Amino acid sequence: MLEIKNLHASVEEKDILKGINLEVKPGEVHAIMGPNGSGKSTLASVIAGKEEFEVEKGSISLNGEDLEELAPEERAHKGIFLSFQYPVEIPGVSVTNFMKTAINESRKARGLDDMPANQMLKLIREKSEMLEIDRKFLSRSLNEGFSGGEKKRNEIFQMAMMEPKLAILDETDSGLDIDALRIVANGVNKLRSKDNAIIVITHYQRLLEYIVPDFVHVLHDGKIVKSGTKELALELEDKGYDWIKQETVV
Ligand SMILES: Nc1ncnc2c1ncn2[C@@H]1O[C@H](COP(=O)(O)OP(=O)(O)OP(=O)(O)O)[C@@H](O)[C@H]1O
Repeated sequence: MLEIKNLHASVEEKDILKGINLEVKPGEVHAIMGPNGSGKSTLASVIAGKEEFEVEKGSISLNGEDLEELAPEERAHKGIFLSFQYPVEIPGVSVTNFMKTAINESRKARGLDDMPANQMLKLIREKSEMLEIDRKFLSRSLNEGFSGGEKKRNEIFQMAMMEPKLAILDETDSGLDIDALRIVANGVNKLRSKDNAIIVITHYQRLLEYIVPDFVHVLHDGKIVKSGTKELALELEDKGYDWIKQETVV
């Protein structure tokens, strides 16, 4: 599904990504970990096509199609969803109305007509129940001010509505209390399917106890220096990143 080959990317003439190779297949969940500033969000942004990042070398393709010439909206239409990318603080728009827009946007991208209003409401109700989102939350206005955990729920909810092929969830666990972490992780698990792939960027192994990834990659100074399974995340939590640095130097 996603194939990244020897990707080098910069921002403001600063080299950030220095030769990333990554293959993500349908049905897989990949976790990306790494110290602050190692390039995790940059990698997410480059995949989504954010304009401030410059691809210097290498390629990114989705289902065999090179993404280089595609703008962020076009990549979104191809089924790439990046959390944080969408405005979530629109005045006077309720969560429900925002989700209706998300449903129809993604249908339009797939060449489908708008979904009838009653069907949309049914879908929103079903998915909100699945994701443990209550009715009161649905009627809240987007500019009302959401806590960090509530924003994360909105992101997962939006992902549920858009049914992306590739979802990239950045800082998935940042600012979440234990209950919110469980709810968000359960939501992600419910959205896993054999047809989509999910990349989770996280600092903590705890999240990966809930969302068990197929692969864990450690990014360090713009390179993937180690890949493994969830045991790698455990090892990292025990030993810290210096251990990886030492390993790769040897
Ligand atoms: N828009 C930008 N302008 C200038 N430098 C940037 C920009 N975005 C990222 N960088 C730089 O790129 C490097 C990697 O940042 P990035 O946000 O990708 O790291 P990260 O691994 O996601 O870090 P964190 O764990 O702190 O979120 C940092 O040195 C950062 O200062």
